[in-house]
Amino acid sequence: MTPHNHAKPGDYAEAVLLPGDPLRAKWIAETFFEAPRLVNSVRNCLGYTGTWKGKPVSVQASGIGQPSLGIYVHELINVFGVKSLIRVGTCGGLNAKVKVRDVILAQGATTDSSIVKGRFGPYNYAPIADFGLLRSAADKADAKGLKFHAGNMLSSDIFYHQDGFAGYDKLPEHGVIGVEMEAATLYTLAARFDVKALTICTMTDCLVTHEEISAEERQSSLSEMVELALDVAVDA
Ligand SMILES: O=P(O)(O)O[C@H]1O[C@H](CO)[C@@H](O)[C@H]1O
Ligand SMILES: O=c1cc[nH]c(=O)[nH]1
Repeated sequence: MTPHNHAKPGDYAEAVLLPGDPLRAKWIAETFFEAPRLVNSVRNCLGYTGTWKGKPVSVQASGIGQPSLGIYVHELINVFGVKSLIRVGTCGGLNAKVKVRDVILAQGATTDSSIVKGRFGPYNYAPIADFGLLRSAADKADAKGLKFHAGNMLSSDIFYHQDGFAGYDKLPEHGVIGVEMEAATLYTLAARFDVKALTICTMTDCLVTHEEISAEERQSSLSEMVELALDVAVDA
């Protein structure tokens, strides 16, 4: 037990999906898991364990932002023995080639976060996805005919940037294709504790074209992403 998680030892599977939104965690468990079981509800940051295609898997909400995700991920790894963590998020688009509903596999995660920048003194550390999980996700997405982009994600501490799209400065022209708020800390902690991590996001609002996704489209495209992430998780 921790201040944020009252699950018991063994309550989490070795592979855990990480949505930011607690209600997405509930939806994933109730929609996709066989025999879902609630394992954490502290602060309503819900966690469940069940099976997918007969294999054990868990989902734990991470909350919004790197400080929140950092707490849940640190504890999942160091208290509950989790070995593979796959974030299933939403993101904004920073490149018009990425269309709403497209899936982004975050190969790397650029960040403005002091949580990551503060660790490495003079170095600009490059948080990266586990290659095995990334390859597995790309292969499985291809097999499903699911359109995806693998590339550099921005994990920002700021949702409402005061300068709007201009605030992302030179990042879009240097290959950063999406913006979310957690992947860089997920990758940094996974590297620190020698476990596997991947971030998969569905692009829900394009900051270049201002195209947005309807509620109905959001649900169906998130389903495709979640099924992909579950297939990767139980194969990890
Ligand atoms: O949809 P989730 O997983 O919460 O991810 C994105 O949505 C939140 C911002 O609205 C941030 O957490 C961002 O990373
Ligand atoms: O962090 C996020 C998530 C979705 N859309 C955004 O613009 N930013």
